Amino acid sequence: MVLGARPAPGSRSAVDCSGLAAARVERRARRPRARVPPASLFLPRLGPGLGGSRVRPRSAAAGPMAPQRRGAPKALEGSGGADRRRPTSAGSFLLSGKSGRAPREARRKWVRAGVLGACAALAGLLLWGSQGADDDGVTEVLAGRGEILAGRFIEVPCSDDYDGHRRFEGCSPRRCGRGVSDAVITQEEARRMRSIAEKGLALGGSDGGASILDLHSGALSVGKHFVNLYRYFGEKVQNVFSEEDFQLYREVRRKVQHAIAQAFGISAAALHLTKPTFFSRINSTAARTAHDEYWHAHVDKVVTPGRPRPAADRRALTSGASLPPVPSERGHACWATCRGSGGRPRLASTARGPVTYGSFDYTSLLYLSDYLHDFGGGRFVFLEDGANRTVEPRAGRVSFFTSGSENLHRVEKVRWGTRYAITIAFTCNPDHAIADPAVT
Ligand SMILES: O=C(O)CCC(=O)C(=O)O
Ligand SMILES: [Fe+2]
Repeated sequence: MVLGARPAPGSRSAVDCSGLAAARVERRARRPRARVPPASLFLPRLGPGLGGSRVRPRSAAAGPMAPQRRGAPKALEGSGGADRRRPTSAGSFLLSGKSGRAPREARRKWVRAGVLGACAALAGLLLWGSQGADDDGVTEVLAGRGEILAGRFIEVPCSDDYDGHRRFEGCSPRRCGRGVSDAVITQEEARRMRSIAEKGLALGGSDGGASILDLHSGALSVGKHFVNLYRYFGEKVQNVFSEEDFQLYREVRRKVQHAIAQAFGISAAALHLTKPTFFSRINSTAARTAHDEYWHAHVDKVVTPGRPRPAADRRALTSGASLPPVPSERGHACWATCRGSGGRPRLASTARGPVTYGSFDYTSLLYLSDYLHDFGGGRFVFLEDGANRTVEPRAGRVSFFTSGSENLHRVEKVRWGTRYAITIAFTCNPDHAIADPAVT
């Protein structure tokens, strides 16, 4: 949240420290603006004027995260102005003598103390405001909840994260960016996907605010741990998920895969589903374990080979075979910034933040509930120097991006309600491909 305090007109003379606020506003104005990458066309078939549209800066009145201004404290009463109005004739001065000067001195001291106090309060307010600021102060909406996007794509320069990995020409990102579309998945498909998530997660659920269900590996949050639902519930699972559910899942994956391929100008056949691909359910319950901490800034892809690989941590989760049949701390899943014992990041990290899923080349999210209707908070935020760009979830909205550190991101804490989504990840490396889930 931004507290771009600006003194009320006229208050400058009353509280002479208003320069503090002015300096802050000026500092903000001087801050290097976010690099605005050139927009490029996305889904050109979907209609003129919509592909490649640029992010519209959020207006001050646009919503809860719009920069807010607060007026400076009211002018102090009884300050120098009142003093100056007092009679200053020699006669009265002589009459009052020393005894008249003393209270004036005292008043001056009080006024000085008052001004200092107001300055301190203002400085404190500014400091507090900057600490609570939404990352770097400026927030722009990349995809608003009220918009229905046929396709919006923003190109960003690729990071060098891909250089340390085997390249697959025609697939590994040469062109990086992020896209959002409300035209890939229908409302009905989103509703049915959500009902798959609901019934699966109803079998378990984290004690903290964040639960996952991975239909590939079978990982399901239960309490403070995870179980392999295929083993834990055995054949009963077949009564929970139907063949139609798995068909829908495959169809949704296929559509998202094609949308990504089209946006990045690559062949859909070169993309492979990878792990972890999972449903998430987030509510405002306080985190109980590191697995519930979904809100940290992170990069989805491992940057440097040779560093601790998150894939190793996740292998247990994503290969159902090594998951124990009962809840266990071993073989756990954790959110993108899973922490090891002692609170240290368990995963490889860069100067910009922890990094996570090594095999990801393209990350996508399909949202299954609506921001501000089903839940508050929980917006997806791309973090950039000087500006953040948010995606406000909408049921059926697909957001996708190249997984390197050009797309550092986080999810805001969910404040109320329940947020459903599915993370669907793609790799260019066939060795990291996983199959669609199926009824066995
Ligand atoms: O749910 C979201 O919006 C993003 C989740 C995410 O960043 C992740 O799974 O890596
Ligand atoms: Fe992520």
